[in-house]
Amino acid sequence: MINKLVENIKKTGAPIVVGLDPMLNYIPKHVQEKAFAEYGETLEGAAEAIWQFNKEIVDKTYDLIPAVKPQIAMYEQFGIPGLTAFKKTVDYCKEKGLVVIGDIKRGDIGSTSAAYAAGHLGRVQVGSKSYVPFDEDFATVNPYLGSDGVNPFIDVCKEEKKGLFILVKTSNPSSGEFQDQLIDGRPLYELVGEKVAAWGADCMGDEYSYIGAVVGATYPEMGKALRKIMPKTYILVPGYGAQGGKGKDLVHFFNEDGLGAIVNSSRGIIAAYKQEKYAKYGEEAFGDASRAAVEDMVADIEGALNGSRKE
Ligand SMILES: O=C(O)c1cc(=O)[nH]c(=O)n1[C@@H]1O[C@H](COP(=O)(O)O)[C@@H](O)[C@H]1O
Repeated sequence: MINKLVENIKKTGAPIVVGLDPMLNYIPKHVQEKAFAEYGETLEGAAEAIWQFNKEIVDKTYDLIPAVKPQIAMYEQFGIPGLTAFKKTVDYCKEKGLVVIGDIKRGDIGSTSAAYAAGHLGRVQVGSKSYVPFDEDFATVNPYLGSDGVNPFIDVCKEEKKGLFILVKTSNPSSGEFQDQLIDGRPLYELVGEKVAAWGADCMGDEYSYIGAVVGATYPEMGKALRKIMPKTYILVPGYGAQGGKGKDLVHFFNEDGLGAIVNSSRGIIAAYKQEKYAKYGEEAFGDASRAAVEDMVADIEGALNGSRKE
């Protein structure tokens, strides 16, 4: 799957991921009203609104982008209908040729991680039958329980040719509280970065490992250090846009080959129509606003990368 991700990035020239984090208050009124007319103001109605919203955004952007990242919490909060909308979204995006990163942030004791890995990236056995429950291409994993919480995910990735993005340095304001603690003079996130590189060395695709890392756009200096520690690791970089990250902050997350990083934006793309910059599209044409926001994000990152090459 890492080869397909790299291929999609080269084909589109867009090292970005559209984060499908559909909160109800981002979903335009007309989409909600239509869903509620059919299913009432119910969990099913919310799930239908989410699905229709996602579909429109995907239809308007899939030709420009390599991948999407549905964040499962936004679906799970609506219970079983929400999870059904998650699965419909995964399947639809794959039909459109997109790589799907399931943002599930799992990680537990070994036996529990094995169940998460089977459900999201692998298959489950029911009597004589085998099923592929969610079937994302990549999943995000929290490594802070240690190797036995991560290894079951790696095992499934090897069997199924899937991939992981393992949290190394997260984008949120409190991420330093634990992740930056010094151990023998070195921050914990660097030690985790080294471990991700070691796990990944055994899991190489053509150019990059299918064991990737997550490093927040909001910490560019740390991204620069981690890029050196993990040269063959693809870095998923959230925190662009709504959390304040800009193209110029991202330059050092990339390798000299212009690859090695993929930048996520969720609210900045899916709720673009709410920004003044894209207000001219209006609520009805929210998908067109998202498309314009994708084009602007790609241009911003490209501009920053080109600028840095000239320096
Ligand atoms: O794993 C992630 O994707 C992730 C890691 C991290 O450190 N920070 C972070 O924001 N994310 C996710 O990236 C998305 C960011 O959303 P926006 O801030 O709206 O672009 C959300 O789905 C977060 O859950």
